[in-house]
Amino acid sequence: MRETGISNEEAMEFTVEEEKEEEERIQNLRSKATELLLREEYKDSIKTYSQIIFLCQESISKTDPKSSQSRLSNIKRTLCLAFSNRAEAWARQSEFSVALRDCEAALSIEKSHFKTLLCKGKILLSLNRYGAALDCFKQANLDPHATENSDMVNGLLKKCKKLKSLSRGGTFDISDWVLGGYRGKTPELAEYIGPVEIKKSEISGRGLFATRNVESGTLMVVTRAVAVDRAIMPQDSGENAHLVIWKNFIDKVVETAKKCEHVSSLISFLSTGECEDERALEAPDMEVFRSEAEVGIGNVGGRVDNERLRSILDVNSVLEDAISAKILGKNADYQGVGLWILASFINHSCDPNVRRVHVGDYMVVHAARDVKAGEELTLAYFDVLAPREKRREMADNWGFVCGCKRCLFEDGVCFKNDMREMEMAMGKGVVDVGSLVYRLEEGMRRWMVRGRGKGYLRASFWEAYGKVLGSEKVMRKWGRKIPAAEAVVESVVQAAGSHERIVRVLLEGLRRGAGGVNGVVEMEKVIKLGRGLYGKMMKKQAIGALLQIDGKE
Ligand SMILES: C[S@@+](CC[C@H](N)C(=O)[O-])C[C@H]1O[C@@H](n2cnc3c(N)ncnc32)[C@H](O)[C@@H]1O
Repeated sequence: MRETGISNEEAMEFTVEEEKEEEERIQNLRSKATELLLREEYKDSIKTYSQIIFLCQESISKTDPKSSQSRLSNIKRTLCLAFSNRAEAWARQSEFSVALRDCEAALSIEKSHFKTLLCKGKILLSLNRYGAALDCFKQANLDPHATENSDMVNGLLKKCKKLKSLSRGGTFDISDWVLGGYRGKTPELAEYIGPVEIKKSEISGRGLFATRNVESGTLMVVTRAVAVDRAIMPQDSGENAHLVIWKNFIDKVVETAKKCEHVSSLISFLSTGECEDERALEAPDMEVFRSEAEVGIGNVGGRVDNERLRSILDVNSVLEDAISAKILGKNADYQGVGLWILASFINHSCDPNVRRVHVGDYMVVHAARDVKAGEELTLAYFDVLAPREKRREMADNWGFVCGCKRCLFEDGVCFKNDMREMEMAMGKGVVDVGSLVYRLEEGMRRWMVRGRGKGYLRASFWEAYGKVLGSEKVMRKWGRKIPAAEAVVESVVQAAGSHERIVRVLLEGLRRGAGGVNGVVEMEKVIKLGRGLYGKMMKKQAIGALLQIDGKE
């Protein structure tokens, strides 16, 4: 009660009037805020809810809890609802960190507030925190309001359970979607961390490593983009069009990082590509990438300033390439650029052992061949079915000198000059590709190149091998002087992983050979290569459809 100098009774009367006025003010503000929220004018509705919150808190501090129990609980109910609605407005603008803080404030007043639990659950779901979201929806389901909203609550519970199980086991399957011609909604995926860990790499900085032996096609990581920008870009669209996509993409990343401390601190772990920087960067604990990691994990890596962020994006952004376009069912002019944090720890190698496929906003990384425990997982940042000099140029465009095993091998051989000559001949578009391939095969025999080394060199001259193995006439001319398609394909896949261009040549070879590709053994081989390309799928026909060996060519 205020020190007014008037009697208790008078002071009470005055307070009651004042209280009434305040109630009316709050009531008016509530109507205004609800209207703004319904009109989707989130910024103004947030402002109005903030006013209500301020007034309610002031009222609570002025109200005597002993004499005005019911008034106090009314104000608290209003306060809880204001926090809950403000959380909703923040969430609609993807301001998840502040939205969650408001949810907590509402739940500290009414611990099983139905609306707040739903709002909190949905936010957690957007942040891929499936388990925590499920807990919210389960708690909400116990509230009497759940009966009136049973369809919605049950739907959310079902979705959460499914995503939680997917994120634990990575057991999703896109076969039906592929077989259905990518029609309808993109399949629901969840973030998944398979048998991988981040460690210091011999290639550069940190890298992602396999923690157990896995076979070709095994799912290693499913990670959702921090941001992606996509557009249909006809071949002749100039540099400006690309710059627009790039700028939009950067803006999206900045926006997301600003809104979510967790994302911002994860980004700060990423490399700027500077050698000294990479050497100094620590390997983060895998726990920070688990989808159930606390959003307020703190500034594990710290915030990133804009200049550093641009360097980080230069080095870590990835183009959604042709395979993704195919998976997404888009046309060839489709272009997308995005940032996938966990995948950003995967170094490049010209002898890569993982591949990526993009489904919706998710990047799905799988083993492109059998991988041993402790082996570093590597992706091809650029076309690795290219000769050494060409690859050197492409790595240079990326801003690094490739330190992978294949490049080290090719740089270390004593017959470098012969290689260079052959490379130049291939670059000039030699007419007799058969003699080029024969020269290399003969050379490898003389230089005693064996095992993986053979695969490395054949991969470097794939352009010529592809033409030779793909031509019945050339193959007939050279006969046994040139190895059979299957042997070449096997060694190249061992060296440079599965690749559409390689599988196509094998398919051609098999079609020409006895029994075509319908033979069970041949088909198994092709499907195995297909798994390396697209990952395991429940239905073999889906791999067939992706490889276009289903007669629909
Ligand atoms: C997406 S990051 C890969 C992860 C990075 N090593 C790290 O510690 O964060 C790309 C950067 O890693 C380095 N890098 C990746 N592959 C490489 C390779 N084969 N040889 C040399 N440096 C490589 C380059 O600095 C490149 O700009």
